Amino acid sequence: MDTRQAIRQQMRDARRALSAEQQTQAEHQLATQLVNFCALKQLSRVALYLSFDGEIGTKAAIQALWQADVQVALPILHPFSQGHLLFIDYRPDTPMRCNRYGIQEPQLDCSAVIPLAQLDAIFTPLVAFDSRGNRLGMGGGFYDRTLASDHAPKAYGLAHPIQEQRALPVESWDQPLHGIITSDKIFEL
Ligand SMILES: Nc1nc2c(c(=O)[nH]1)N(C=O)[C@@H](CNc1ccc(C(=O)N[C@@H](CCC(=O)O)C(=O)O)cc1)CN2
Ligand SMILES: Nc1ncnc2c1ncn2[C@@H]1O[C@H](COP(=O)(O)OP(=O)(O)OP(=O)(O)O)[C@@H](O)[C@H]1O
Repeated sequence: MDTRQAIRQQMRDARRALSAEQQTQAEHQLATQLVNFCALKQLSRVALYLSFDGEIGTKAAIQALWQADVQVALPILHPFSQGHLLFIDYRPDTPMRCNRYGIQEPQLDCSAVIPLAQLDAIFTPLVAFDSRGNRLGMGGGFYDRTLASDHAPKAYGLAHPIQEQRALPVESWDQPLHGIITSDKIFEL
């Protein structure tokens, strides 16, 4: 198993091992962090994602951002451009479906697609991060392809503090983050 794969395995196991209580607390702390961050940076339209596999919970943050009048978009797996994401405007009544990985995503509605250039920031999931803004994801390259676009806004990773690694191995295609937001800290780069 290569180093990246080994780190993925270790970090996915560690975040899945957090208790329900720890997960709930982290989710609420993250919501406060994100609302404050969006207010400070004057972000009015941001991409988030629905968590799975022990990822820090985003539901409380989405509710809190809606309350604060921040528009939220969610990624869906692109219907024909393999390995790419599309971002869809997400509202309380948006019809959802389960994608190939078992993650909830909005049903494709072309009129609700938000072009990258219209997003003020993208908050990304991640498996591991380091203090330089390097990000290791699930291995699909979805966010690397998205963030490689000239139209991509700044990207901030969301994570549990335990997902920090001292120094991640970096590949040529990896897109560094502009910051990482955890339940107890904001790293800005
Ligand atoms: N919540 C969330 N949504 C997201 C991502 C994410 O990391 N988190 N993604 C970030 O890119 C995209 C989905 N990428 C994913 C890539 C691999 C696997 C996964 O479970 N891989 C299995 C193998 C499954 C298979 O091949 O069928 C595995 O590694 O065990 C899941 C999601 C888009 N949406
Ligand atoms: N901009 C790109 N164009 C084409 N292929 C890419 C690009 N970025 C990444 N890839 C490919 O995607 C594959 C997976 O990359 P990597 O392991 O870094 O994904 P990841 O960051 O862990 O996953 P994700 O972004 O989905 O969470 C690699 O084989 C890489 O070659």
